[in-house]
Amino acid sequence: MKKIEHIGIAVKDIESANAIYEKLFGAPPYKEEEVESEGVKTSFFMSGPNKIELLEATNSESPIAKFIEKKGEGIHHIAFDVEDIEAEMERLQKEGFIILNEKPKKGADNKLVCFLHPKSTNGVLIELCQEIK
Ligand SMILES: CC[C@@H](C(=O)O)C(=O)SCCNC(=O)CCNC(=O)[C@H](O)C(C)(C)COP(=O)(O)OP(=O)(O)OC[C@H]1O[C@@H](n2cnc3c(N)ncnc32)[C@H](O)[C@@H]1OP(=O)(O)O
Ligand SMILES: [Co+2]
Repeated sequence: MKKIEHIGIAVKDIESANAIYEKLFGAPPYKEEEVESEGVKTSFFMSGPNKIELLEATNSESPIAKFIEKKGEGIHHIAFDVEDIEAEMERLQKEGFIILNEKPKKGADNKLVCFLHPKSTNGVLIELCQEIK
């Protein structure tokens, strides 16, 4: 794993969260994207070299809707940049981590992604991201 790619924050209303984070960082989101397969609307901010992803649920079955219902708004996941996502998935599965998707899936911001169950990572949802070249 190379570095933290982004931190995902679950929000109830992305428009009002965008206004707050725009004030915080002094710049608007550089990208807004809906990912239907995950049931989310996202927006991305840069703070120096660091990326923040805001996520609002687009339906009640979305992982973000369920998370907010149980825990409220807040940090939802940490994503790590990887060179070869399939190799990392294989390595981590052998190490005993619970991989939530069998194959990498298309995420936001031009990435292939997969998730590790928080039960296998001390209560933190981990996302692996590989840039699509
Ligand atoms: C936009 C695309 C992409 C990107 O490009 O960046 C994204 O970031 S998409 C982000 C949204 N998608 C996902 O989160 C997909 C992966 N998540 C899942 O598959 C599920 O959310 C889950 C982690 C398997 C949980 O689902 P489920 O078991 O159906 O939900 P429960 O509500 O029953 O939770 C079980 C258990 O897990 C705890 N939990 C749930 N989410 C998180 C979390 N984000 N961080 C930490 N813990 C989490 C939940 O509290 C339950 O715990 P217990 O109550 O103790 O059993
Ligand atoms: Co993410």
